[in-house]
Formats: sequence, structure tokens, C-alpha cells
Amino acid sequence: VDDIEEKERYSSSTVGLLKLLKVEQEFIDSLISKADQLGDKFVSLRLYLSSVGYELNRSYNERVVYVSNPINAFSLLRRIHKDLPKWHAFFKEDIGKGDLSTLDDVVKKVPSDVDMLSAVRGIQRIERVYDLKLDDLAQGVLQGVQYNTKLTYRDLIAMGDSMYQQRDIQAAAKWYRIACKRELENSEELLVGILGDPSEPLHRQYVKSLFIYASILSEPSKPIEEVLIMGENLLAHASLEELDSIMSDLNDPRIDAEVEKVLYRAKRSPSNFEIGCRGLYRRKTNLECRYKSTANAFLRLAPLKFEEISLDPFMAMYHGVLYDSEIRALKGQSWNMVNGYASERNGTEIRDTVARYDWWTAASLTRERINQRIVDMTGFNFPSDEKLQVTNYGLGSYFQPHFDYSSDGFETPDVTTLGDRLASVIFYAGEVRQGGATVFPEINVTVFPQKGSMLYWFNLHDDGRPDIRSQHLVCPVVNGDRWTLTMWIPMFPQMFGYPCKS
Ligand SMILES: O=C(O)CCC(=O)C(=O)O
Ligand SMILES: [Fe+2]
Repeated sequence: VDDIEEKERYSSSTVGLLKLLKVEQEFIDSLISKADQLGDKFVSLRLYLSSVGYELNRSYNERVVYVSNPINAFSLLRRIHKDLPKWHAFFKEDIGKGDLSTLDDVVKKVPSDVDMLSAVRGIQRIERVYDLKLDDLAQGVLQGVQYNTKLTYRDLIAMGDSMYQQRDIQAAAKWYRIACKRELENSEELLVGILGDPSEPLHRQYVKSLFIYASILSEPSKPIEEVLIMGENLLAHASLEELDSIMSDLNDPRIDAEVEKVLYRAKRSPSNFEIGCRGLYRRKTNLECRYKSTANAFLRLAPLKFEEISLDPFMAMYHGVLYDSEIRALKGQSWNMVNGYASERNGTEIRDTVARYDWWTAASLTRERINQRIVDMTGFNFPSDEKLQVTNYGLGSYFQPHFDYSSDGFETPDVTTLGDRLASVIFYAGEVRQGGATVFPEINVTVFPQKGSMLYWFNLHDDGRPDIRSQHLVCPVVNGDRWTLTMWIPMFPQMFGYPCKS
């Protein structure tokens, strides 16, 4: 369990997804360097490059934009997980005479089944929390924004297969149905020979899922494993002709419309936090934005953009307070990140990875400057060599509703000497185009990350009792490179410096 769990999940941070892009790049580079040994297979190298949509010389920013899009991220992970090993085996035959170590090294970095499952769950989470239409998602439309990318035929089938394995037959049938409306993008004989033709297995899976789903609807008390076996048996004996004839029935627009109605009925109503993630809470009207220049000498010299977010409990933002140069330095550091999990360990079950994080412990002038800025902006008292937490999110990464105070189970070794976490300070340090809001469901507050902004709020009442209204979560990132810097402010050092609010 430890081994599986502590391994980096490629999809749970943009750093991980960039590494994945690098794996593909290394594979391509080592193939190109062996091009003279490829002989007849030189054509296949070009076929491979066109099948991955490879573009030479992407800049760092272009790569970040690429992996920030969940469609690209999923496609990337799927094709490296499932297709790259097949290409490797294919090319290896011919390069066999030469040195294979670089190619073999690349294959060792291929994402595991658990990575694949995490990526699927990321897509699933985005779909559910934001109520996206599967057809839109498949076409690269995210919350009404059309991106220049889409899920491929093989991606759609992989989503269906994963749902099937997870016993979510209804979802499997939905994905299979969308795949059945598509065709293989690259149907060159050579390519199909290497990667396999997924069409027949897809049709079998689609018919099987519909049969199983129909059985579940008509006999809900029958154990799912029994129904699955029935489905498997039914399809195991179906001939290609029988399958084709069922498929042509299913392609009839009237029948398809009926199937669609059944698959998509019974819409679930959104939870309050989902409404928050979608940005649909009613706006508060008694709040103001201003330049803040009165709190202390620092602000008098350099007024900052200040925005009230909530008056009770108090919550506010400063804008433009983390500079691009600092963000570049932050993202450029080689963090030794570890997994953050969405839940406590429960046997051997694979836990959702929330994001990747590390503690910024090494002394640095940048860190000191940022800490001093927090002191100046908030009036809290803490030493400027305090460590900060750096967090990076990935494909559909999120953080479940929680409290920052220690009675919620957080490890805070300092709590006896410094007191509980009175306040939390978050700097948004990445470009998040869609999703990834910080939501406070108890008070219906949604804060969308804006690069360079800082948000802070109180977790405790004046007398130190936990304030349950501080409950918060991070919504799944839809499209973005979400980085944050976090500082938790301990209570006791504020005792004499921080005025009580009442
Ligand atoms: O990144 C955010 O918006 C909040 C993160 C958070 O809640 C935490 O780290 O405790
Ligand atoms: Fe938190």
C-alpha cells in the first residue's frame, strides 16, 4: 500500500503533467537519435509523431498551457500509458542491434494503472462538480469555452472502460455511446497494426453495458456481479454479424434518442458546495473595494488594492501582492513535493490525491520578503523566517471540505506552544482560467484564484473557539496551473498585537 500511495501521481499536479510531457519528449528524442537505424520504419516514426500531435520546440509557457487543459492532460496520460509501450515494442525490434538503454529508460517512466485511474477520476470530478455535458467534454468544450483540442476515440473508450471496471455501468455506457458516434482519427493500417483496432471491442462493450444497465434498472436487487456475468456471457457468443446488426439498430436516430433518454434521466441536484464551485452563490452587496493605506506605515507608503470578501466572519483579499518575478522563482525551484490526500487511509483502497505540496523551509530573501508582506498587510505577528507551504494542483485536483484548526485532525505540533491556527493566508500563484475556486459553503462565499492575489480569513472566534463558518474546500481545477503559497497564523503570538473584533 505504502508503495502505491507514496508514488507520485502524474495527474495530480501540473509539475507531474510537465514531467509526463518530458517522458514523451525523451522517447521522441531517442527515436530521432536512432533514426538512421530505423530503415523502413522511418515512415512509422513520422506516423508516430503525427499520432501524438507532436509539436517541436514548445516553450515552457506553451507546455504549461497545454497541460493546464484537462483534455490534453488526459490524452497525454492515456497515450503514454497505453500506446507508448506498444510503439516501444514496435521500434525496438529494428533498433535491436543498437544501444537500447535510453528507450528502455523512458518506458520505465510510463504511468501506471493507478495514474490512469487518477486521471479518469479527475475528468469524472470535473464533469460532476460542474455538471458538464459529456458530449461537450468530449469535444473540448469546458463550461461553454471551446478549446482547440478534444478527447480522441481511444480516450473516450478508455473513459468507458475505466467506468466499466469501476462498475459504474451507466457512466460507461454514456462514454461508449459518444465513442460510437466517432471514428478512429488515424486509421492507417500500420498504425492500427501497432495500436490495435478498438472498434469491435468498443461495440461489444457498448452493447454489453446497455444490456447490463437495463437489467439493473429492471431488477435493482440482483447482485451486480451476477448481472455482469450475464452480460459477459451474452456477448461472448455474439458473432460479428449479430453485433453489427445490433449496432446498426442502436445507430438509428430514434432508438438512439430513447437510449439517451434512459442514460441521462434522473439528474442529481447539486450540493451547496458544488453551487459554490460553479460560482452561483448570490453576490454579497454590503462589501467594498479600496486602496488600503491606513493600517500601518508600510501601507501608507505603498497603498494596496484591498477587497472585502465577508464582514462576519471577517475575510479579505489583497490584489497584486505576489509579483511575477516571485512566481517565476517559486515555480522554478525544484520542490520535493509529496502527495496530499483527500481522505484517511482505508485498507488498500487507492486514495484520491488532492495535489502535491512541499514546505518552503530553506531560508531565502524572497520568502522573507513575502512573510514581511503578510505581516504588513494583516497586522499579524510572526517571524519573517517562518516556513510557507507550496502547493501545486493538477488534472481535476481538489481539496475536500475541511477546517484549518487542529481539532479537524491537522497535525500542528506547535499548537501547545503557539496556539491553534487563528487565521489562514493563501497567495494564488498560478494562472487558473476555470475552476479551482476556494469555497466557504457555510457562508456561501466563492473566491476564484487570481494570480498575484492573497486571501485571508479567520478560523477561530476571538476567544479561541473554532468557528465552523470557516469550513472551506478547493474546487476541482477545470483549466489551470494552480499554485498556492499558504501560511497559517498561530493564535498566541497575536494575543497583544491583534485587536479583538468585538
Ligand atoms: O488553496 C486553497 O484555496 C485553500 C487550501 C487549503 O484550504 C489548505 O491548504 O488548508
Ligand atoms: Fe484549508
